[in-house]
Amino acid sequence: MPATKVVVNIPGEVAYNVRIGAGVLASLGQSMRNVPSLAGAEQVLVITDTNVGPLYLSRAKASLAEAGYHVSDICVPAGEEAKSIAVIGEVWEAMAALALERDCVVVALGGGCVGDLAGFAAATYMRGVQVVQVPTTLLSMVDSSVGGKTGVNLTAGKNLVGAFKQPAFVCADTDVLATLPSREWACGCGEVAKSALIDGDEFFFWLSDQAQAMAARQADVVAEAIARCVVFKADVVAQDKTESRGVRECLNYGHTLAHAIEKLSGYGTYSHGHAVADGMRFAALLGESLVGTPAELAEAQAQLLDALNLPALDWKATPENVLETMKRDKKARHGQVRFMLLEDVGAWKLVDVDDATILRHLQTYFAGK
Ligand SMILES: NC(=O)c1ccc[n+]([C@@H]2O[C@H](COP(=O)([O-])OP(=O)(O)OC[C@H]3O[C@@H](n4cnc5c(N)ncnc54)[C@H](O)[C@@H]3O)[C@@H](O)[C@H]2O)c1
Ligand SMILES: O=C(O)C(=O)C[C@@H](O)[C@H](O)[C@H](O)COP(=O)(O)O
Ligand SMILES: [Zn+2]
Repeated sequence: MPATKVVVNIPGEVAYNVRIGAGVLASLGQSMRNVPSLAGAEQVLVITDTNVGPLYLSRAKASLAEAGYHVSDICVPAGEEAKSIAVIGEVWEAMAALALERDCVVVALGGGCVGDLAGFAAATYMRGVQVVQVPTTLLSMVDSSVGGKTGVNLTAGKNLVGAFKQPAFVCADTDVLATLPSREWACGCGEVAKSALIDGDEFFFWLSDQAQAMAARQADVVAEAIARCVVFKADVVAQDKTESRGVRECLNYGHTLAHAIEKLSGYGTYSHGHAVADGMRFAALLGESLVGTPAELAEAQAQLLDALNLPALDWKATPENVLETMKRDKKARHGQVRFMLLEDVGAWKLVDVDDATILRHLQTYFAGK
């Protein structure tokens, strides 16, 4: 299958390419040499993690060296542990110790955690250097490597410190997905399902038809799902790059509860995508009473998530604790929690929900588990 190119064209930003295909990592360095906004760069810092480094760092470095870059690397802990104040501090110090200059390029080689951390390092080191995203998980190919959200977690909540930093290039080599554990595959499928539900009938029906093939990692279906997600996300971000126009928040479907689950269960206990899937199940329940989410939609969503190996999580907490955590969500306004709800597939609505309604629905939701 030939590589696919999606152009992300965001008003006020330099347009960038997302290259998706089997084996594209081998030409990472040459691809970067062809990016006008990276002209003049000679120093490259690859940031990777303890799982991805042993698998793919040498491949990435060989390609970068072959293209003439001077390459160094930093390895951070795998998973959510990397998205911390402690680790970003270490990365900043390491960048300074390596004497990286303002025209250096950070290459984020890893999943969404490495991407968010490395993107934030690039957004802040010397007030901003270039970043190239090389996503290695399904989740990071379909979602986090595109659109420029970067950041780290605080004890109080997920992604509470960060910056918008668009990459100069995204290199998504589908070959590297071969080593992804099944938990992480399902995790990525959670964000694919989210994208399809927000995008509309065409994507949603296609994914529902292809759910078994997607779960089984059938190559042509996977490549198409990635491309569909990237095209969809690029379109949303182009309309609202800093989530200030009431459009980009649609990408947060399922995330209000998901971020609370991730925080309260301990970051990394459940994958982000699986927590999002649970958040979508809850949003459908809430949506049925608040915006008339059709029962058939809730059922079709549940079937899709089941088929993607994302069963309802065996997780409960005291509703009051969940509510308090959700109040720290970035979407909350004047202490009221805001949910993305679906009136139908592709028809979303942002709704401020009062505490009593949330508590009542959380009780119902947990009682059904
Ligand atoms: N910035 C955004 O727009 C955005 C979007 C969605 C999610 N996120 C964030 O992304 C994070 C989740 O990302 P993720 O699901 O990629 O998790 P992750 O980065 O923790 O990766 C999952 C696990 O898979 C390992 N791994 C990565 N690639 C591998 C490969 N090819 N083979 C074998 N193992 C591999 C990692 O080391 C890790 O242990 C969350 O923190 C979430 O908040 C950000
Ligand atoms: O890109 C976006 O916008 C998203 O909301 C994508 C989400 O899948 C992602 O989890 C994002 O990190 C959530 O961001 P947050 O700022 O709401 O924490
Ligand atoms: Zn997400």
